[in-house]
Amino acid sequence: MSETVPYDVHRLRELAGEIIVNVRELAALGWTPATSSNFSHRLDDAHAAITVSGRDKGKLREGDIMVVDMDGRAVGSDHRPSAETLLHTQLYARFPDIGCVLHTHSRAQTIASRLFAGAGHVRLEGYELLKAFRGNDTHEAAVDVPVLPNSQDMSTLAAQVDALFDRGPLWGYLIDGHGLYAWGRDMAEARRHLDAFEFLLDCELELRRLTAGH
Ligand SMILES: CSCCC(=O)C(=O)COP(=O)(O)O
Ligand SMILES: [Zn+2]
Repeated sequence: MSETVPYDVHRLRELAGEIIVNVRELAALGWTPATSSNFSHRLDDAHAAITVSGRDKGKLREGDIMVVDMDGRAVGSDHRPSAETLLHTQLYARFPDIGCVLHTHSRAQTIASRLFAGAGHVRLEGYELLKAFRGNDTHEAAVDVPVLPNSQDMSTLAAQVDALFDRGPLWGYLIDGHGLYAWGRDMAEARRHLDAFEFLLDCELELRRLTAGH
Protein backbone atom coordinates (compact mmCIF):
# COMPACT_ATOMS: atom_id res chain seq x y z
CA MET A 1 0.00 0.00 0.00
CA SER A 2 1.49 3.36 -0.95
CA GLU A 3 1.55 6.25 1.50
CA THR A 4 -0.40 9.38 0.54
CA VAL A 5 1.83 12.44 0.33
CA PRO A 6 0.74 16.09 -0.01
CA TYR A 7 2.58 16.72 -3.29
CA ASP A 8 2.59 15.52 -6.90
CA VAL A 9 4.77 12.39 -6.96
CA HIS A 10 5.01 12.43 -10.77
CA ARG A 11 6.35 16.00 -10.71
CA LEU A 12 8.83 15.03 -7.96
CA ARG A 13 10.21 12.24 -10.16
CA GLU A 14 10.54 14.64 -13.10
CA LEU A 15 12.42 17.16 -10.97
CA ALA A 16 14.62 14.48 -9.40
CA GLY A 17 15.66 13.43 -12.90
CA GLU A 18 16.50 17.01 -13.85
CA ILE A 19 18.49 17.55 -10.65
CA ILE A 20 20.43 14.30 -11.11
CA VAL A 21 21.43 15.06 -14.71
CA ASN A 22 22.56 18.60 -13.92
CA VAL A 23 24.36 17.75 -10.69
CA ARG A 24 26.31 14.95 -12.38
CA GLU A 25 27.61 17.54 -14.83
CA LEU A 26 28.59 19.87 -12.00
CA ALA A 27 30.27 17.03 -10.11
CA ALA A 28 32.21 16.05 -13.25
CA LEU A 29 33.56 19.62 -13.34
CA GLY A 30 34.89 19.12 -9.80
CA TRP A 31 32.50 21.61 -8.22
CA THR A 32 31.08 19.20 -5.58
CA PRO A 33 34.13 17.64 -3.84
CA ALA A 34 33.85 15.20 -0.92
CA THR A 35 29.99 15.05 -0.77
CA SER A 36 29.79 18.85 -0.55
CA SER A 37 27.15 21.02 -2.24
CA ASN A 38 23.36 20.81 -2.28
CA PHE A 39 20.64 21.34 -4.84
CA SER A 40 16.91 21.98 -4.86
CA HIS A 41 13.93 22.81 -7.06
CA ARG A 42 10.57 24.22 -6.10
CA LEU A 43 7.96 21.47 -6.27
CA ASP A 44 4.85 23.55 -5.56
CA ASP A 45 3.87 26.55 -3.40
CA ALA A 46 4.46 24.63 -0.17
CA HIS A 47 7.23 22.15 -1.04
CA ALA A 48 10.71 21.84 -2.55
CA ALA A 49 12.67 18.82 -3.79
CA ILE A 50 16.19 18.82 -2.28
CA THR A 51 19.23 16.56 -1.97
CA VAL A 52 19.53 14.26 1.04
CA SER A 53 22.37 15.30 3.39
CA GLY A 54 25.80 13.73 2.98
CA ARG A 55 25.26 11.98 -0.35
CA ASP A 56 27.97 11.84 -3.04
CA LYS A 57 26.58 14.46 -5.41
CA GLY A 58 28.30 12.87 -8.40
CA LYS A 59 26.38 9.64 -7.89
CA LEU A 60 22.89 10.89 -7.09
CA ARG A 61 19.94 8.54 -7.65
CA GLU A 62 16.22 9.19 -7.34
CA GLY A 63 16.23 8.13 -3.65
CA ASP A 64 18.79 10.87 -2.90
CA ILE A 65 16.20 13.56 -3.62
CA MET A 66 13.55 14.19 -0.95
CA VAL A 67 10.82 16.71 -0.18
CA VAL A 68 10.80 19.48 2.44
CA ASP A 69 8.25 22.13 3.35
CA MET A 70 9.09 25.82 3.23
CA ASP A 71 10.36 25.70 6.83
CA GLY A 72 12.86 23.02 5.80
CA ARG A 73 11.09 20.08 7.48
CA ALA A 74 11.15 16.67 5.79
CA VAL A 75 7.83 15.65 4.23
CA GLY A 76 7.03 11.98 3.54
CA SER A 77 10.64 10.85 4.15
CA ASP A 78 12.77 9.59 7.04
CA HIS A 79 15.93 10.94 5.43
CA ARG A 80 17.73 14.03 6.68
CA PRO A 81 17.56 16.88 4.17
CA SER A 82 20.67 18.89 3.35
CA ALA A 83 22.20 20.53 6.43
CA GLU A 84 21.81 23.81 4.51
CA THR A 85 18.14 23.35 3.61
CA LEU A 86 17.14 26.62 5.26
CA LEU A 87 19.30 28.57 2.78
CA HIS A 88 17.19 27.09 -0.01
CA THR A 89 13.72 27.32 1.52
CA GLN A 90 14.22 30.91 2.68
CA LEU A 91 14.53 31.91 -0.99
CA TYR A 92 11.46 29.92 -2.11
CA ALA A 93 9.39 31.26 0.79
CA ARG A 94 10.26 34.91 0.13
CA PHE A 95 10.49 35.02 -3.68
CA PRO A 96 7.75 33.24 -5.65
CA ASP A 97 9.72 33.62 -8.90
CA ILE A 98 12.71 31.64 -7.58
CA GLY A 99 12.30 28.05 -8.77
CA CYS A 100 15.74 26.48 -8.39
CA VAL A 101 18.69 26.92 -5.97
CA LEU A 102 22.18 25.51 -6.61
CA HIS A 103 25.06 25.45 -4.10
CA THR A 104 28.57 24.34 -5.11
CA HIS A 105 32.11 24.29 -3.65
CA SER A 106 34.38 24.80 -6.68
CA ARG A 107 38.02 25.85 -6.23
CA ALA A 108 37.43 29.28 -7.81
CA GLN A 109 34.38 29.93 -5.64
CA THR A 110 36.17 28.83 -2.47
CA ILE A 111 39.41 30.73 -3.16
CA ALA A 112 37.53 33.89 -4.17
CA SER A 113 35.46 33.69 -0.98
CA ARG A 114 38.66 33.61 1.10
CA LEU A 115 40.39 36.34 -0.87
CA PHE A 116 37.48 38.78 -0.79
CA ALA A 117 36.00 37.99 2.65
CA GLY A 118 37.63 41.07 4.14
CA ALA A 119 36.07 43.35 1.53
CA GLY A 120 32.71 41.64 2.01
CA HIS A 121 32.12 41.35 -1.75
CA VAL A 122 33.73 40.56 -5.10
CA ARG A 123 33.24 43.34 -7.63
CA LEU A 124 32.60 42.03 -11.17
CA GLU A 125 32.90 44.86 -13.66
CA GLY A 126 33.43 45.32 -17.40
CA TYR A 127 32.60 41.77 -18.46
CA GLU A 128 30.22 41.07 -21.35
CA LEU A 129 29.19 37.93 -19.47
CA LEU A 130 27.49 40.06 -16.80
CA LYS A 131 24.56 40.00 -19.22
CA ALA A 132 24.05 36.35 -18.28
CA PHE A 133 22.33 37.55 -15.10
CA ARG A 134 18.60 37.97 -15.57
CA GLY A 135 17.59 41.61 -15.98
CA ASN A 136 21.19 42.81 -16.35
CA ASP A 137 21.22 44.18 -19.89
CA THR A 138 24.65 45.74 -20.02
CA HIS A 139 28.28 44.95 -19.29
CA GLU A 140 28.63 48.46 -17.89
CA ALA A 141 26.93 47.98 -14.52
CA ALA A 142 29.12 46.47 -11.80
CA VAL A 143 27.83 43.42 -9.96
CA ASP A 144 28.98 43.02 -6.35
CA VAL A 145 28.84 39.39 -5.23
CA PRO A 146 28.42 39.45 -1.42
CA VAL A 147 30.75 37.32 0.73
CA LEU A 148 29.15 36.29 4.04
CA PRO A 149 31.05 34.94 7.05
CA ASN A 150 30.64 31.18 7.37
CA SER A 151 28.55 29.73 10.19
CA GLN A 152 27.22 26.32 11.18
CA ASP A 153 24.10 28.10 12.42
CA MET A 154 21.78 28.23 9.42
CA SER A 155 19.41 30.71 11.09
CA THR A 156 22.30 33.18 11.46
CA LEU A 157 23.32 32.70 7.84
CA ALA A 158 19.72 32.92 6.62
CA ALA A 159 19.23 36.24 8.45
CA GLN A 160 22.38 37.63 6.78
CA VAL A 161 21.15 36.45 3.37
CA ASP A 162 17.75 38.05 3.96
CA ALA A 163 19.40 41.42 4.60
CA LEU A 164 21.33 41.25 1.29
CA PHE A 165 18.14 41.74 -0.71
CA ASP A 166 17.70 45.29 0.67
CA ARG A 167 20.65 46.36 -1.54
CA GLY A 168 19.25 45.53 -5.00
CA PRO A 169 19.03 42.62 -7.44
CA LEU A 170 20.87 39.49 -6.40
CA TRP A 171 21.61 36.28 -8.29
CA GLY A 172 23.90 34.64 -5.76
CA TYR A 173 26.33 35.05 -2.88
CA LEU A 174 29.53 33.51 -1.54
CA ILE A 175 30.15 32.16 1.96
CA ASP A 176 33.72 32.59 3.25
CA GLY A 177 35.80 29.42 2.89
CA HIS A 178 32.70 27.54 1.87
CA GLY A 179 31.20 28.08 -1.59
CA LEU A 180 28.58 29.75 -3.73
CA TYR A 181 24.79 29.88 -3.73
CA ALA A 182 23.08 30.81 -7.00
CA TRP A 183 19.47 30.61 -8.12
CA GLY A 184 17.04 31.25 -10.96
CA ARG A 185 13.45 30.85 -12.08
CA ASP A 186 14.19 27.29 -13.20
CA MET A 187 17.12 24.88 -13.52
CA ALA A 188 18.30 26.37 -16.83
CA GLU A 189 18.43 29.90 -15.46
CA ALA A 190 20.03 28.84 -12.17
CA ARG A 191 22.69 26.91 -14.15
CA ARG A 192 23.34 29.95 -16.34
CA HIS A 193 23.84 32.14 -13.26
CA LEU A 194 26.05 29.53 -11.56
CA ASP A 195 28.17 29.10 -14.71
CA ALA A 196 28.52 32.87 -15.11
CA PHE A 197 29.64 33.29 -11.48
CA GLU A 198 32.17 30.51 -11.84
CA PHE A 199 33.62 31.95 -15.06
CA LEU A 200 33.77 35.52 -13.74
CA LEU A 201 35.27 34.56 -10.38
CA ASP A 202 37.89 32.52 -12.21
CA CYS A 203 38.69 35.57 -14.39
CA GLU A 204 39.12 37.75 -11.30
CA LEU A 205 41.47 35.21 -9.70
CA GLU A 206 43.51 34.87 -12.90
CA LEU A 207 43.77 38.65 -13.28
CA ARG A 208 45.10 38.83 -9.71
CA ARG A 209 47.74 36.22 -10.52
CA LEU A 210 48.79 37.95 -13.75
CA THR A 211 49.04 41.39 -12.17
CA ALA A 212 50.64 40.31 -8.86
CA GLY A 213 53.84 42.27 -8.25
CA HIS A 214 53.18 44.79 -11.06
C1 LIG B 1 31.46 17.77 3.38
S1 LIG B 1 30.78 19.29 2.90
C2 LIG B 1 30.12 20.07 4.37
C3 LIG B 1 28.67 20.46 4.29
C4 LIG B 1 28.41 21.36 3.11
O1 LIG B 1 28.93 22.47 3.06
C5 LIG B 1 27.60 20.95 2.00
O2 LIG B 1 27.43 21.70 1.06
C6 LIG B 1 26.93 19.61 1.95
O3 LIG B 1 26.00 19.45 2.98
P1 LIG B 1 24.74 18.45 2.76
O4 LIG B 1 24.20 18.30 4.15
O5 LIG B 1 23.81 19.17 1.84
O6 LIG B 1 25.26 17.18 2.16
ZN1 LIG C 1 28.11 23.77 1.46
